[in-house]
Amino acid sequence: MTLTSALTDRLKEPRLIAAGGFINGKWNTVSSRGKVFRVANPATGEVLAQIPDLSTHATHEAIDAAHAAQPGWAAKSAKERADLLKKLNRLMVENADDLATILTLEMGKPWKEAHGEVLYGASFIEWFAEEARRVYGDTIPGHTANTRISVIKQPVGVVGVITPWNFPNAMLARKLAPALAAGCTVVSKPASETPLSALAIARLMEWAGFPAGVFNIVPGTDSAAIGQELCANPKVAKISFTGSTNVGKILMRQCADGIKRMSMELGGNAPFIVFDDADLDAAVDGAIASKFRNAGQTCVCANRVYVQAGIHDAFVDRLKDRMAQLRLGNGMEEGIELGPLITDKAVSKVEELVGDARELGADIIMGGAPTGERTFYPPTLLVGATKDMRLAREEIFGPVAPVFKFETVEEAVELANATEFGLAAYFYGKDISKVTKVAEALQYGIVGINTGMISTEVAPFGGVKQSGFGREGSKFGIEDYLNIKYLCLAV
Ligand SMILES: NC(=O)c1ccc[n+]([C@@H]2O[C@H](COP(=O)([O-])OP(=O)(O)OC[C@H]3O[C@@H](n4cnc5c(N)ncnc54)[C@H](O)[C@@H]3O)[C@@H](O)[C@H]2O)c1
Ligand SMILES: O=C[C@H](O)CS(=O)(=O)O
Repeated sequence: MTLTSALTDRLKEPRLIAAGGFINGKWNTVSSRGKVFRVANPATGEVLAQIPDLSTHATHEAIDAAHAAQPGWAAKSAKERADLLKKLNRLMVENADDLATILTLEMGKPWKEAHGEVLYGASFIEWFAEEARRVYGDTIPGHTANTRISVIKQPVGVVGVITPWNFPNAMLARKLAPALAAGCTVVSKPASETPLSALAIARLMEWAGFPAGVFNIVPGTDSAAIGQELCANPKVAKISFTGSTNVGKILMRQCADGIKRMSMELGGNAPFIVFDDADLDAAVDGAIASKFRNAGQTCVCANRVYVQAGIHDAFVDRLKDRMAQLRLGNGMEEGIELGPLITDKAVSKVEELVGDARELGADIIMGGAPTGERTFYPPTLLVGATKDMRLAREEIFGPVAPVFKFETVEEAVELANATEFGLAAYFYGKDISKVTKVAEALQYGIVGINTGMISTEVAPFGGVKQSGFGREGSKFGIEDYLNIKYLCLAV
């Protein structure tokens, strides 16, 4: 593995980025096939690193290491596991500036957002360090006079973790933390666009003193091969996946033969509804926060903006003014609020969706075409959007806000629910009766009410329908990494 000065010159602690994959406590710097892949800065094209392109063989080795380490890790007291997680949290916070720089350089998001993501990721480590010591069981009155019943919870075992490029630090931390807290061990496959954030976390875990084999990383471009090994290998007890719904379905099929436990954090198509009685400025603030975070490349971004007829024009005018102030550019520069999209393919997808909307009658108020510089796409506002347009059905994953006008509350709820996805939804309104009924009627795992920001470690994050199942964060998050066992004792 080689690192370039485009990366190391930007770091206070260059040792934070280690060489290659991380298997059984050792840095794996060569691929058995002698292949490497490049990690480049999407804003500039600069090559940041060359990583050994690991695949099935390395994955098999990592699974063996995790399987060998798991009994010893589970045998540690919850406090011992918690103390190591607290050390990791401290190291993440102490190195947050460098972790943010690594994240921005490999993914493109503005540095302040990246820094926020690092602290968000660290918050899961802290949260589950605390939860580790609260994995309680039950005692149940026996069904006969000589029966004593108790319930205990035990770690599922080795967990295969597959994560996306859009939050390369926090999405890994959100899985790693509950898995390790519960006594599981982990084999992680980060997105090949953004492996450096995961490798930096492995380095911090090495510095914290986690035992060899507890956490393993297999970076590689052959995701399907690595995923197939994780799904098929009987030593892997669970797959925890965050990514697109289509890949989630592939993994579910691959895990069926082994009846593996699964957590699926999949795609979204969030409605953002503004009722006539909404606080207009708050609604615009929420729309900006939800839509343009990570340049619209998050699973919980507002994907469809529904505005009631009475305030439609006023809302569009204010949203347009706010969008015009958003600064697009290299995320390492001060004051930038929108970075580049991750790849040319991502730009093409956004162009397709905007083009389809335009052909079906949408009016483009601002933006609507790539800048022509690398993968930058400007903030784009469409009005006159309709349910027949592809962007009403598909995840835009870009800084495009399509506005749909509606007349009644019932119509808004029906439009909002008319999707196979069910991750996050948002609405702004004041009437408490309407707020209660709409919140209960929306078919989503997460509902933001008078807010566009719902991401926190204290709450159960996850979706319904084709946005997946399982919950990450909160007191619920550790349950996904535990098996329940019931003991029936005849006395
Ligand atoms: N629900 C959530 O919490 C959440 C969070 C972030 C992103 N996402 C979703 O992720 C998607 C964007 O991320 P992405 O483009 O990286 O998604 P993706 O599904 O293309 O890739 C996600 C991960 O899966 C890997 N992968 C791809 N094909 C695979 C295969 N056949 N077998 C095993 N692994 C495979 C990728 O290398 C990557 O590491 C969007 O749909 C977004 O909504 C969801
Ligand atoms: O892309 C979706 C992630 O889950 C981001 S966040 O958890 O909402 O911050």
